[in-house]
Amino acid sequence: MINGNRAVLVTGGAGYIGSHAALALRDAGVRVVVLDDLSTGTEAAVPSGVTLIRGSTADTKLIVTLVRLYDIDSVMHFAGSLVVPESVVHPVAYWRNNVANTMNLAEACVLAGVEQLVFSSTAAVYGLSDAAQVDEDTVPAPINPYGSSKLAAERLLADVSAAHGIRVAVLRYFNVAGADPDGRAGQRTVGATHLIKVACEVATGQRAGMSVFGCDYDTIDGTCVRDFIHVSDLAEAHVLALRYLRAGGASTTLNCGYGRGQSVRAVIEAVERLSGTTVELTTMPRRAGDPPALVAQADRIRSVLGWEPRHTGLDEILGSSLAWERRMMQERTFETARSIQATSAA
Ligand SMILES: NC(=O)c1ccc[n+]([C@@H]2O[C@H](COP(=O)([O-])OP(=O)(O)OC[C@H]3O[C@@H](n4cnc5c(N)ncnc54)[C@H](O)[C@@H]3O)[C@@H](O)[C@H]2O)c1
Ligand SMILES: O=c1ccn([C@@H]2O[C@H](COP(=O)(O)OP(=O)(O)O[C@H]3O[C@H](CO)[C@@H](O)[C@H](O)[C@H]3O)[C@@H](O)[C@H]2O)c(=O)[nH]1
Repeated sequence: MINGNRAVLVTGGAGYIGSHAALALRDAGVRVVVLDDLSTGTEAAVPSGVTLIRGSTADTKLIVTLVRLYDIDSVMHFAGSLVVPESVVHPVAYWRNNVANTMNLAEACVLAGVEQLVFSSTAAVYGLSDAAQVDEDTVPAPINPYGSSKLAAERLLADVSAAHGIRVAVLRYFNVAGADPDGRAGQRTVGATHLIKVACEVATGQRAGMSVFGCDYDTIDGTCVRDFIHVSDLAEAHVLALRYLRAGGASTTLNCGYGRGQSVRAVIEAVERLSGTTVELTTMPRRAGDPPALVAQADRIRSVLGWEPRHTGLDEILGSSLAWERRMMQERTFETARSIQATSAA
């Protein structure tokens, strides 16, 4: 890639989306350094050949050192806290990790002369919207602390960009799901709360059943509607965003979605069909902080970055998630057998 192969710092690269982005960057020939505190991520998720530094985005001094040591010109900032209902219960923790720690990271970027930054934002900044699709000019109005904290971080980065010239691509992801089609990466989150991860864990027998939060929304079947995007398409968007910024592209904000809504019920039914199982469901009241529907108007990312997603089918997203869950189960069985063997040999 351009820029004399200077490196990219990927915060949160031991997590779900960051590890797929690290893989895509590595595959594109980019040197990658991951900074992760392993609070929700795992070392096993970091692709081979990628350096992992265990540390926090709160640590300005460490980040300045890394930027100089590894000749880093760009940062992709995935590290954060991201569970909507958890944010409703623990708003301070969310503001600390998503805003205060982003402030420390931004300070380090200024001090060390980082030239560009790609920020993981979210559709949750939009909140409630009557529009069938929300575009980037929709006035943000988050309805949960997760969304508020991400919006605050976006504004902080815009101010830093204006004052210090660091160009920033804010990527507002809609609901990310799926796994690397070649099985090299997937979502490892323990106790995950994401709809597709949970449904696939039930379908593969790792959970007994699941809840549907709210069946009385004003939507097609009464359940919430989301725009699910394949993680590998999203990872590719990051490679393109880096290329765009390194070529001198101006700061920008881009929705990352397909512009297609799927209801919670439709997703669960598709998981049942693909897995040939019945997913045991309990109907629960609405979950705190949930907007009824969030679907992207996603033309801008295609025109600005030339992004052409390749894994848009819901069945492909779910198929890759199911394959990943089966793979993880096999891996655990293998690990257990190995530790039993080792114990009996000792
Ligand atoms: N998963 C989604 O559907 C979704 C949608 C929109 C936006 N996002 C955003 O994408 C980003 C990545 O999400 P994910 O789904 O991969 O979550 P994840 O929990 O799998 O990954 C987050 C990673 O960041 C690390 N981390 C957290 N705080 C840190 C800190 N202070 N310093 C260093 N490392 C830290 C964690 O250990 C983990 O590896 C988040 O910023 C999230 O808000 C996710
Ligand atoms: O066991 C479950 C899990 C989820 N849901 C519902 O499924 C929908 C999607 O929920 P979830 O998968 O938890 O995603 P969101 O709350 O929409 O948030 C995700 O998507 C946002 C972007 O839209 C990201 O910013 C967040 O980080 C990410 O967690 C919501 O209506 C939930 O109530 C259920 O009914 N049962």
